[in-house]
Amino acid sequence: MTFDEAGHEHDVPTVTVTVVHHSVHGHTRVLAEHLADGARLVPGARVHLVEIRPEDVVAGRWHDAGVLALLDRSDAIVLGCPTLMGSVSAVFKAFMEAAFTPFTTQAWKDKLAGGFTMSASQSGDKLAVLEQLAVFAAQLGMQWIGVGDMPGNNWTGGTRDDLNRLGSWLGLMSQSHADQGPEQAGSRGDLITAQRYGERIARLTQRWVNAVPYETPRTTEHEARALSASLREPQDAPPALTGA
Ligand SMILES: Cc1cc2nc3c(=O)[nH]c(=O)nc-3n(C[C@H](O)[C@H](O)[C@H](O)COP(=O)(O)O)c2cc1C
Repeated sequence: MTFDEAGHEHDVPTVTVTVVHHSVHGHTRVLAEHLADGARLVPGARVHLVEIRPEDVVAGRWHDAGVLALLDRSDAIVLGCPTLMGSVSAVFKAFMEAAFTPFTTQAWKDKLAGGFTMSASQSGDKLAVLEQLAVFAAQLGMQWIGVGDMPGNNWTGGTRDDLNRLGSWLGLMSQSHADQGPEQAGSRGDLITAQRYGERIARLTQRWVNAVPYETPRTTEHEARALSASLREPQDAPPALTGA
């Protein structure tokens, strides 16, 4: 239920967005939380944050019937894990292999999907992970949504706090310094990009599932640089997240 400016109640159709992720030391979890926060900005979005736990992997096989049931009834599934040895993490791969049942039944066909990864190096071969996640989604018959922000730190005035500072569109990339804990995960720009990506996925899910009108925002490179610069300035209020 939402309210218009006059205070009248309106029924808003709902969608279920589930962010499913694995994190060894907590950096990727921070990214997942920001993505979920962005999705929650969208009226009618029911957002779940699910962690794939190593203790649910036994003899190389992951199993959690409750998580699989939640994914079965989700309209969008966002997949994320750290980049380890240039690949998805072993625990997350065990989860992916447990999706063999929805593969054989096409139960997840035409759900929307997106993906994200965290690593220590600027590149670190993160693209390989996003490709693995996108291929996984394709095998499940899902429709993939990429990042909608222009590139950030690609010019002389850029900083690591810019939106989409690693210039990744297949999915969200973030980088954490190897000597810092999860409280320093990513950069300010990475976390805002995660929120905007989560919001974008939830809005496109509302459009896909319930035909809720959504005019995709478009920015020029010049406008994107100005937006990043404005987000850099110290401010008391959290930055505006609309216009994903
Ligand atoms: C076994 C191992 C392999 C790693 N492989 C990579 C890699 O291929 N590329 C990279 O940039 N960072 C690599 N890293 C660094 C992690 O991606 C980085 O610490 C990340 O923030 C971990 O996320 P988490 O805290 O969510 O587990 C590796 C770390 C470990 C422990």
